[in-house]
Amino acid sequence: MFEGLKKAFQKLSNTIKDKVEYKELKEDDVEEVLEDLKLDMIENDVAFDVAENIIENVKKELIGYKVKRGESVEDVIKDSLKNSIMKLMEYENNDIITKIKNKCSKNEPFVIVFLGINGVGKTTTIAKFSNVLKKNNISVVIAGADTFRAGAQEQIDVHAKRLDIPIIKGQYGGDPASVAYNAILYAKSRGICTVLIDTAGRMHSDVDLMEELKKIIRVTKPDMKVLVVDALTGNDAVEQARLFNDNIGIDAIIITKIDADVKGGVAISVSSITKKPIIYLGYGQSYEDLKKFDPKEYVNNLFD
Ligand SMILES: Nc1nc2c(ncn2[C@@H]2O[C@H](COP(=O)(O)OP(=O)(O)OP(=O)(O)O)[C@@H](O)[C@H]2O)c(=O)[nH]1
Repeated sequence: MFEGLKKAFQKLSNTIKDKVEYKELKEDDVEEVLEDLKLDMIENDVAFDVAENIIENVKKELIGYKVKRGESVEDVIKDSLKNSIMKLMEYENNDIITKIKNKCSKNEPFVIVFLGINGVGKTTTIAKFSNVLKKNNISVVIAGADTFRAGAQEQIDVHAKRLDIPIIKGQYGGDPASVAYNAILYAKSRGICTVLIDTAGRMHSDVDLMEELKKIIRVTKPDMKVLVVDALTGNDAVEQARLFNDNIGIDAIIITKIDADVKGGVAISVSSITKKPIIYLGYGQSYEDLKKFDPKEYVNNLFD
């Protein structure tokens, strides 16, 4: 995972280590290598503005820094980079499980709408998250509100059956907002704690589908709107995050297919551009393959 960015950071440390030993870091020491690093980052799915921001912060920190005797230049540079990247990923991220439990204790269901374009892994992610809830003894109902794509209802139904979770389905071509609303009524009448709403994948450019999504949100008044993006789509994922956030407004992000991501920059970009927290990473196709996002762990992994 993330070999692209790992190599870029490794290369930088080695180059600077060769250039500088025990002295004050000058612009000449770092300018060229940091510019190279910026290009490497952009190649590895860090959005241009974001890469520029990171490099500017690192430059400010490093130029004029007096490397102490016994201090490793490599560590100074790595720490500066780590801190700069981490700052872009740390947004308020109160534990979602706690939030659900709090609302449930007031006898109200916590409603989450999952958004994203076709094939990013939304349905699989809902199944994985249902599994997390089950393990925490939190009850859940799924709303199959993708009444648009042929096969979508059957696909989510298979997951619900396997996980033994109730599901409210709709007719193809039917109103997805009404499916979602029925699922909320179902949850309220049975004291179910969570409603997870699967929506049809849509492009930002698809005005009808975007309007449909806005209607689902008006009708269901969700506690959270979670955007699901696929790490393998690189800059497209970043663009989707920007557009869904501008058009609909999102509260959190889940990134899927991290297991196959050889670059590593998508998480840095989507979080920095939307200023919304990443809450989970999907790293495989089984129900267990959903991991809570920890910015510190993510960044440390890039420097392993
Ligand atoms: N390797 C890997 N594959 C994943 C992951 N998450 C989902 N997938 C696969 O990605 C494919 C698409 O997933 P779906 O859940 O059907 O995607 P979707 O976004 O619901 O698609 P639509 O229903 O078309 O909107 C499936 O083959 C999943 O098994 C992941 O974290 N890692």
